[in-house]
Amino acid sequence: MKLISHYPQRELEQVLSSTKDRFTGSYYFTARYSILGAPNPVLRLTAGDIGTVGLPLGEAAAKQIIAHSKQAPFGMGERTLVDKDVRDTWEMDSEFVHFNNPEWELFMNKLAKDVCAGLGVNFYASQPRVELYKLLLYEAGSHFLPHQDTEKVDGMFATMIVILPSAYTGGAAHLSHADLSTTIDCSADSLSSTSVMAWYTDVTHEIKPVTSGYRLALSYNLIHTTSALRPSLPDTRDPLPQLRDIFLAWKQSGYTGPPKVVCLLEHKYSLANLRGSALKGTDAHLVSLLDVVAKELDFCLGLAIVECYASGYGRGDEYEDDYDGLRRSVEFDRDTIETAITNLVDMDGRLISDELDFSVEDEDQTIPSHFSNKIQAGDYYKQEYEGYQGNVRFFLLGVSPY
Ligand SMILES: O=C(O)CCC(=O)C(=O)O
Ligand SMILES: [Fe+2]
Repeated sequence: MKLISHYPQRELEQVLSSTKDRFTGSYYFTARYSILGAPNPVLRLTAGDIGTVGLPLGEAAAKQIIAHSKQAPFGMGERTLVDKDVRDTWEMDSEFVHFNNPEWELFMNKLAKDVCAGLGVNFYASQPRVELYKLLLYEAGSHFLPHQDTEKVDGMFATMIVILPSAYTGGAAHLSHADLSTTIDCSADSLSSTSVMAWYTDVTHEIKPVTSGYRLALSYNLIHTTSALRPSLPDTRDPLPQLRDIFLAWKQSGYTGPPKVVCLLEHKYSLANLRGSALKGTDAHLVSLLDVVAKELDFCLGLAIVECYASGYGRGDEYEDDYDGLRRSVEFDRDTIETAITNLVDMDGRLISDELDFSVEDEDQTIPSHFSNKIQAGDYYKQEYEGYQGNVRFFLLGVSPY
């Protein structure tokens, strides 16, 4: 049992948000293109006297590439090692690798979009850069034992491998993540097709030995470039034991830290719907998990309303609204902002207390920590223009050991 902090709300926040993320992607992606479906990159290698490499790759060109490549190393902690038992592959640095067909870059960008869709990454939020890392060549016997890719560049979240047309057998990729595993074998029709594989950096993968021919691969890093959260695989562990640990540690510490944690729900509920059985979607899921742990460990779990009053002078034009008739676009010079938590009920909707002692500034007690910003940026549920007053209404879940 890990003994935690006096501040359970951050750990709770993590577990709740990873449970909430409805992950629509997979830990890997793969696709195959026929000779007509993918452009010829018009590969030109400036190592030695290689020059333009015709595709599909022939034996003579493969031997020439090997002659100007080095044994690929692998990362072990901070070190980079060469050990042919672990990795027996030829590699060439990206500075020697050029694509003389401009279509190739467009194709890579399109692939990055497809990869992101497959991995459940929001391409537009993340705007990944597709950066060539190495050219790899596998001959008979070449392989790479199970490993995870080191993040070579800040923001790197996935590896994308493009296998260029060349005949080979063997060389399948075995991937595993948590208790999931899969095999990607691109060797069939490899002479006339271009194949793509991608995975999140923390996916374990192995390249089985190539048994004949040459496997020519380009390895790309996908790098997150914006200030949005870096894409990552969700925590696939069962949240219940994690929640149990957090609450148990909170209890065993003698309830040091905050007397309660309040957490904003996703949906809005009316006062009449303020009970466990009326919750929707992820709210229902999270609360049902919390309810199990709260009952086991004697915590009080409640639902309440949080109201935020922003008052000041309203500005802006009036406009007709389909539902409420005349409205004004909302713009406040906010002079006063007050937040209150009212109508605390239990999961059956029975009133526990009319009002809860709460300060929105107390970040030890709130999930998310920027609770007040979130509330203030919320939709205006009701606007009262006569008094130049806006009323924002949200609902929350309170977790309290008392
Ligand atoms: O050749 C491949 O498909 C993958 C190579 C690899 O795992 C790596 O370069 O880290
Ligand atoms: Fe790798």
